[in-house]
Amino acid sequence: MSENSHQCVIIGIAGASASGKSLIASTVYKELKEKVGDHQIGVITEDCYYSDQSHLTMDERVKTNYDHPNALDHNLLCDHLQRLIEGKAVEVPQYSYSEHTRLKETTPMTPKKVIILEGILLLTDPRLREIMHASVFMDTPLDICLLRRLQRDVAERGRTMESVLVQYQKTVRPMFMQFIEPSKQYADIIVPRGGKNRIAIDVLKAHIAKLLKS
Ligand SMILES: Nc1ncnc2c1ncn2[C@@H]1O[C@H](COP(=O)(O)OP(=O)(O)O)[C@@H](O)[C@H]1O
Ligand SMILES: O=c1ccn([C@@H]2O[C@H](COP(=O)(O)O)[C@@H](O)[C@H]2O)c(=O)[nH]1
Repeated sequence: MSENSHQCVIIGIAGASASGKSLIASTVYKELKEKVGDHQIGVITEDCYYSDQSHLTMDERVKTNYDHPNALDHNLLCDHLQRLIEGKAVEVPQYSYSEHTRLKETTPMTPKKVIILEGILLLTDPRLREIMHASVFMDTPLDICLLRRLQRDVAERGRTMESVLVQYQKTVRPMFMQFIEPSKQYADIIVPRGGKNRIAIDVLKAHIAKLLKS
């Protein structure tokens, strides 16, 4: 845990794709904002920081390995977090999973007391680990993640079942084994089963409340 400033508490949630990171982040967000006020808490998704690929053709974009750390612009993410810590507003990029690139639009974010950061590769980057006050790893079994990803990506991310399965074998699973699973060692809290783990949600809420008081 970094002691740099408790004016802005940053909680990182990592884990496999479809392990429940977004679900647990949005649940903690919704429940905490009632206590601290919605202008005091925000969620940042690492996926918003996938690199811009507008200079590539669609064929080239489809071939990108989105599960390798190089696919993400962590420099921009670190810069934005530092600005938020310093009390400055930032423009969070918007990313299209169907176009595989950034949109022109951005989402303004004002400084917050609590930022919940969620993404697959957060714990692989020492700069991000240093900036976080606490970190969580969603330890959902990989077969369950695959089933949930298949359903979600076809329903919500403009994907075919075949493309999800091909990508899973080619990059998603191998990169999980190479980068994401080994980063579990850096987490403070390991959450089994997924984004509906009530005890984990309550532990996170209590920990954030304690950090806010210190
Ligand atoms: N414990 C759970 N039980 C049932 N469905 C879940 C659970 N956790 C997550 N899901 C569902 O699985 C899918 C993937 O979860 P999501 O939070 O988007 O994963 P991630 O952000 O890790 O990629 C979503 O449709 C979500 O609603
Ligand atoms: O253009 C893209 C960008 C990302 N992905 C996949 O998204 C997941 C990470 O997001 P989760 O919300 O954690 O599932 C990652 O596994 C990438 O493979 C993509 O398919 N296309």
